[in-house]
Amino acid sequence: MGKQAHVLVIPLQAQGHLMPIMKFSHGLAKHGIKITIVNTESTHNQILNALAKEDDIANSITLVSCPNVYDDQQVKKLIQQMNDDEKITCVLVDSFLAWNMEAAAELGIKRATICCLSATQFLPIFDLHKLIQHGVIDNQGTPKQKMVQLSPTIPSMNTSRIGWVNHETGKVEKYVFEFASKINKSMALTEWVLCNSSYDIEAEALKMNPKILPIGPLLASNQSGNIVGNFLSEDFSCLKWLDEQATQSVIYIAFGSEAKFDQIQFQEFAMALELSNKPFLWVVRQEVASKLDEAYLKGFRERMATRGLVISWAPQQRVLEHPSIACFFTHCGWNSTVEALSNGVPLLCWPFGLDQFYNAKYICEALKVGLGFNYQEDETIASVVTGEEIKNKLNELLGSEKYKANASDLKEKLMNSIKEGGNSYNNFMSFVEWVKT
Ligand SMILES: O=c1ccn([C@@H]2O[C@H](COP(=O)(O)OP(=O)(O)O[C@H]3O[C@H](CO)[C@@H](O)[C@H](O)[C@H]3O)[C@@H](O)[C@H]2O)c(=O)[nH]1
Repeated sequence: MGKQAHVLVIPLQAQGHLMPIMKFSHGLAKHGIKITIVNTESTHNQILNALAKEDDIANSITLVSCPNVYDDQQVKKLIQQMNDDEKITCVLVDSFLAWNMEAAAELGIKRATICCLSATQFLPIFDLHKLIQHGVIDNQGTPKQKMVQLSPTIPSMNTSRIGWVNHETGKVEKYVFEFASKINKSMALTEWVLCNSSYDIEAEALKMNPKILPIGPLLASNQSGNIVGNFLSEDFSCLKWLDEQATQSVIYIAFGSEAKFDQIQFQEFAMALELSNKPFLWVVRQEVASKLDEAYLKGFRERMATRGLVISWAPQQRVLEHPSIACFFTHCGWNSTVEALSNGVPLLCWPFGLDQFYNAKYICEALKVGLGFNYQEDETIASVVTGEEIKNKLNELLGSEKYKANASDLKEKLMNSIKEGGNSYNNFMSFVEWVKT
């Protein structure tokens, strides 16, 4: 018998990366693969602090820390040291830290990457040379066309939204372009590019670069008893509250781990929920609440006490799979998007940056499972979306059967793709076999 496979996992230090990579790691661990996840010290401590008391870390997963995972010399030292101590058989890195594969390559260790964005959004980085060849950008990253249509069947992309372009000035952020070029170059070192997606969501993009293999939707195996990389403690009391609500009645509203909005927008969100006349569950992170208006929030909470719940961090996946959820008012971070799609929940889209504008467009135009505001044309959002506008969109979304029906169809396909014999399942199992040999 050969030695047990041992994967060293290196995630980007952000909530939207750590969570899917943790979920994936749990999946590998279930197949008898030993996992060591390395985080920067501060992240490591944050995850441990956020764990509920009864949680424990799955036996086959070890969390370790190093002073800074963005420092490639430190990571190199760690890989060398760990390899000497307990033999690493594979290094799995977040594609946004792809250059760490160099150290693994030097030591003859197998390499794989996992992408936490959609495949469509990762393509411009992965296929950088094609964008240059086709005159979409020059070799310094400057857009030469306003829109790019990656394929005739998917929505066009505004080039000012490509990661390295500052969408306000339209100028290239030189260091971000260098970062993208560095990732692009390092992709030659990987044998696998895994992605939290599915052929049912992104058939076209995945066809355009068959090296990207979908293994999604990634689901948290079991929130209590399995760490999924939360930075904040989840408020499980909301599940009991959801149990008391009517089926498909509740608006769930949450904007991920990074959204910042001003006090005016915040009050418009509150106004929308007040006007909607429907039960709601709203996540307002403590950091956001304290910067905005705690007194206003307190008053709002009291006024809405019989109809709505405001919490500071939800067990989101369990919320989205709860039968009382009617729709998800979201910023369209890729994880939130995939989690909603895997639960058949229609979306109201309020993107604020990064990949979210294109995700929103994709949700509305390609998948037809949601509605958005007036950002569709140039992929920028109008200054403030008012409570009245939001209420009207919520009514439109919930008043039409088609969004729910499309979302339910997609959910069924996604569940089939991760069942034995499904496409994502097969990709995952091929990866497991490769890791073990
Ligand atoms: O109350 C909450 C709110 C969120 N989440 C989880 O937090 C994650 C949030 O991820 P995501 O929806 O992707 O949002 P961000 O945290 O904003 O993620 C960043 O990273 C993503 C992946 O690169 C990008 O798609 C986003 O635009 C970027 O903002 C998801 O798994 C949620 O289930 C909770 O567990 N509880």
